[in-house]
Amino acid sequence: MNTLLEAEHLTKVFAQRGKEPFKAVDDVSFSLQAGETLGIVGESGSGKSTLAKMITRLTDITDGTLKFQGKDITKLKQSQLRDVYGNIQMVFQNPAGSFDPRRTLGDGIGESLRNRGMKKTDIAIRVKELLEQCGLDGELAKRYPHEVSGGQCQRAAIARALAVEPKVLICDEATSSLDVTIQKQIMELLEELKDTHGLSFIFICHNLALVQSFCDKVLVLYDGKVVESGKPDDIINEPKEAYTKKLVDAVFE
Ligand SMILES: Nc1ncnc2c1ncn2[C@@H]1O[C@H](COP(=O)(O)OP(=O)(O)OP(=O)(O)O)[C@@H](O)[C@H]1O
Repeated sequence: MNTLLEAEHLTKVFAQRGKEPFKAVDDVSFSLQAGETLGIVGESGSGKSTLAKMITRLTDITDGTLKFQGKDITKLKQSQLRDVYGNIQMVFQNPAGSFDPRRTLGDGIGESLRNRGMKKTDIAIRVKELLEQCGLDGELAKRYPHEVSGGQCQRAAIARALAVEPKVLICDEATSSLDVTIQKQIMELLEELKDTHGLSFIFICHNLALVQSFCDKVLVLYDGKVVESGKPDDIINEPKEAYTKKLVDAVFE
């Protein structure tokens, strides 16, 4: 097996001015194999986004270890993280907010390529290609974020994440702000990209139905802790914890 990510006992404690420190993620362990899709579910405030930010090092890890392809990346400095994070990209919930409103989508998608020294003409070709791979017309590169729909903007955000050819894509509630039809289309796109780009996913979501159709395995988070983990079907059909049962009932009732 080709293990991409290995997290052991990940813990995040936020210092809070004038208050007790707050443990948002508490002793979370998991692994992600190549080609695998790991779902992380839990109610609001359970620590899902904090965990995603720890994996992408948008926030520091207080305790525990994180390895990428066997290499310990827990304490790497920002300057050392660039190579690793070409391999791990993130797509967020609010697509428009993830682009600079003053720059075109093409500019945003091409930024990482510019940073890597690609020539302007090659960037334009690559950006068009990426947009098309994500089901958009290449001409959309000229538009600003407010000039496209939410679904189109999320496709562009996925195109931007793919620009650096990552191995792992972390989707943090990436379809939650979209209406159901568009949500379905984005899920179909992700499914397709999984095969065409050989991607592995960490799919963060509060909707167990989406996790069931997309993920190979799932972690259920509650108060920063993993309360249950396994195959989505098993967890949905036979939830062991009352908390998980509540999450299941919320979607399937
Ligand atoms: N910078 C911070 N300082 C203090 N507490 C924080 C900070 N960031 C997050 N938290 C707290 O950590 C807990 C987990 O938050 P997190 O955003 O990870 O939850 P979540 O499961 O992603 O929720 P949602 O589904 O609403 O996005 C929450 O109680 C939140 O208030």
